[in-house]
Amino acid sequence: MKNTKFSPSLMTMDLNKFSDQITFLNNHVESYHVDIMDGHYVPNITLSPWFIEQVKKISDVPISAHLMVTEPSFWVDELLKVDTDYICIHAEVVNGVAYRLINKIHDHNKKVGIVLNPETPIEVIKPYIKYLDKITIMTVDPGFAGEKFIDETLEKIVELRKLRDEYQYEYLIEMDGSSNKKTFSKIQKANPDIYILGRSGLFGLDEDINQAWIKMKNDFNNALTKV
Ligand SMILES: O=C(CO)[C@@H](O)[C@H](O)[C@H](O)COP(=O)(O)O
Ligand SMILES: [Co+2]
Repeated sequence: MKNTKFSPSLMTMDLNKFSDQITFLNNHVESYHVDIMDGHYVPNITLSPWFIEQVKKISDVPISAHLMVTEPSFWVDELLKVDTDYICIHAEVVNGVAYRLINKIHDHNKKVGIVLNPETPIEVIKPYIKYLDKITIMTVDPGFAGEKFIDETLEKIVELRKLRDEYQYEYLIEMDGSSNKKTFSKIQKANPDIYILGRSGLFGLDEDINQAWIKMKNDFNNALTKV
């Protein structure tokens, strides 16, 4: 059975093994995480709508785009052109276009996500929270792999779960940043629905993706016993 809990962050995959890794993961996960940066919102530049097209040639797994850009309206249009399943925009850049973008994405029968930086409180998204399909809590500063895990962000995951129970919201709760052997146990206590797995939690564990997946599962299950 495929796993809904883990979503590999493809910016940390081995591009020399692109089809190998995607073909393997197609049978194990129910979503891929694709980081798209513009070099302005964060200093880095990584993947693109074109990359999503390449993945879709060999995969039916839903793709979630994590937009780290200053002009989300432009990028939403580009992502709709390549049939992106979840389009996730940072709360910090959506002020003034939030409702327009949420409606546009839903009109195209795609799902909307909002991403919160470590220092952004949940209050900011409350005006439109009921329309969201997913909320992603950044557990590191955005822009790079290999960043330091920020413990304080976990409280927001707990709060989102409470809000969802209280108001019957339907959004999924996702965490993004440095989920691995060292952090699994504390993340499990906060209990997000989806863990983004990058280099430290998956791709960096072994040259062979099959072995890396087994190691990740072991690390995750060992952390469970510590809860
Ligand atoms: O959005 C980002 C980074 O801004 C993430 O999706 C990273 O790609 C992922 O969190 C890396 O994880 P690590 O390799 O650091 O574990
Ligand atoms: Co990301």
